[in-house]
Amino acid sequence: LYWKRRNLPPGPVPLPLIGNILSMLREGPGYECFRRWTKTYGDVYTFWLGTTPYVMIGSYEKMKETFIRDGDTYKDKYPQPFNEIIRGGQYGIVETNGHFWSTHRRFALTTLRDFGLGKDLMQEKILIEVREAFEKLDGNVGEEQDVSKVLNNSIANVINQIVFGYRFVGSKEEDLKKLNDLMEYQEKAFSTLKVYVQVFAPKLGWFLPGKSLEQLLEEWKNNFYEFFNTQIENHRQKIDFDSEENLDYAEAYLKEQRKQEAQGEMELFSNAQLSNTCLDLWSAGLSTTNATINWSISYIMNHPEVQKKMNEELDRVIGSDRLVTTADKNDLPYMSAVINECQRCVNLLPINVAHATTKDTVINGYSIKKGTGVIAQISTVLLDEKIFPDPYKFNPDRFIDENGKLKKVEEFVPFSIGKRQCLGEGLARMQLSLFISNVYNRYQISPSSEGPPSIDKSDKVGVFPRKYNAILTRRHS
Ligand code: HEM
Repeated sequence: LYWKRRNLPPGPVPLPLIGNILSMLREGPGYECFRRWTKTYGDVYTFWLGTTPYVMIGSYEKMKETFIRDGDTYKDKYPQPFNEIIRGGQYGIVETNGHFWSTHRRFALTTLRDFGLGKDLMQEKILIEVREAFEKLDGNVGEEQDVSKVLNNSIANVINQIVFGYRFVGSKEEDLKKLNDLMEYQEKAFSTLKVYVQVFAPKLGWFLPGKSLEQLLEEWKNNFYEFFNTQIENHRQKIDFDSEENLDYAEAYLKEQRKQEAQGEMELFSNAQLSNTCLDLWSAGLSTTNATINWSISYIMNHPEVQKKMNEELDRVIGSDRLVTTADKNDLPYMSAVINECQRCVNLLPINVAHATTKDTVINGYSIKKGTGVIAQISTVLLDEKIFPDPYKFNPDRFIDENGKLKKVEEFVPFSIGKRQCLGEGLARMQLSLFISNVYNRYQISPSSEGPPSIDKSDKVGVFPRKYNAILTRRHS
C-alpha cells in the first residue's frame, strides 16, 4: 500500500482490501469523514474505496481550478464493473464516455429544450401534476395523510410524460405501482452490508452471507428493462415518422435513429442505447427529485418559524389559492431561499459520482496518471462553514441579502459542476419550485400525531427518500 500511495496526494491510511470504507459506514450518511479529511489533509487528498484510490477535491476553489477551468481532463466517468452487468455493455449517458457520451448528452439536452424547458410547455406539464396532487390531498384535508406518496406519484408522472408521453392514470396506474415496487426493492435489497462491501471491495464481499450483487442486479434489471422495452415497442408501432413534432423523448429518439440509419450509422442510436437512456432519465430524475421534495417538507415541518415566513410572503405576493407559476419566482425571494437551503441541507450525495482523468495531469503538484478516479466532493462544499456558517443549521436567511433579495452563492452546487453537471438541472429546479411553492401556498402543513418527521440521516450510508404523514389544512377558503 505504501508503494501504491507514494505518488498520490496524502490522505487517511487505507486498510488492506477495504480501504477507508469503514469510516463511511461508521458515520452515516457519510458527510463527516470527508469534512474531517479536508480539514486534516487539505482540499486535495486520496480516499480509498476498497483497493481503488480516488483523488478527492474538497473545496469549491479547487473544483473550479480542475473540473471547470480544465474541464476536458475531468469529463470521463470512472468505470464501475457492475454497470456493464446492468446495462449489457457501455450504454446510457450517466456512465458512458467520449464521442458516444457527448452525442447522447447533447441529444438529450436539445430534446428537453425542444419540449419547452424554460418555456411554458414544460411548466404546463408540471402544473397538471400539481393540480392532480391537490385533488388527492384535498380529499384528506384535516386528517393524517401520506403526503410523500401523493407527491412521488406526481413526480413520476412528470418524468414519464417526458420520456414516454403518458401519465399513470386509469389502467396505467398498475404500471406505476410495479415501478415503485422496483424502486423500493432497489433501495431495500441493495442496502445490505454485503452489497456495500461488494461494490467497494469485491473480493471481500464475496465471503459475506446473503444475495450477491450480481444476483440482485439480474432480478432488478430484467423487470425494469421489460417496462422500458414494452414502451419502446408500443412507440415504434404507432409513431408518425413524417411528423416534425415529437410528443416525447422515445419518439424523438426513434426518429433520430431512422435518420442516422439512413446515413449508414447503425450503432450510435441503437435500441439498447434507447432503453438505457430511458433508465438514466427515469432513475436519475425520479428518486433525486422525490427525495429532495420530501426531505424539504420534513425540514420545514421541523422549523415552523420558516413556514410562517413563507406564508407571510405568499400572502403578500400571491394572496389567493391561484396557482403559483415561474412568473412569480422573482417576487418570492424567501421561497427561493427556502428551496436552496432545503437542497443544501438535503445534500443528496454524501459522496459524488467518480470521474476519471482523460490524460496525465497535475493536481496540487502531484502527478496524476490518465484514468485515475477523481471526485468533486460537493457534499463537503455544501457543508463548508467558511461559506455556510453553522452548516448543519437550517437557515434559509443565509440566501437573502441585506436588501431582502435572493443572494447568489456561487458555491451552492447541488447539481455538481463541470462538463458532467446534472443534465436535468433545469427540469429539477422547475419541479422543486412549482411543487414546493404551490403546496405551501395552498396548505398549512403540520406534523402528524407522531410529531415532525426525523431529519436525522445517521442511520444509513446515503440519503434516501423518507415516508411521513402530515396534516394539511387549506390556507384559503
Ligand atoms: C434535485 C434533483 C437532482 C439532483 C440533486 C441531481 C444531481 C446530480 C448530480 C450531483 C449529478 C452528477 C454530476 C457529476 O458527475 O459530477 C447528476 C448527473 C445527472 N443527472 Fe441529475 N440531479 C437531479 C435531477 C435530475 C433530473 C430531473 C434528471 C433527468 C431528467 C437528471 C439527470 C441526470 C443525468 C442524465 C446525469 C448524468 C449527466 C452526465 O453524466 O453527463 N437529474 N445529477
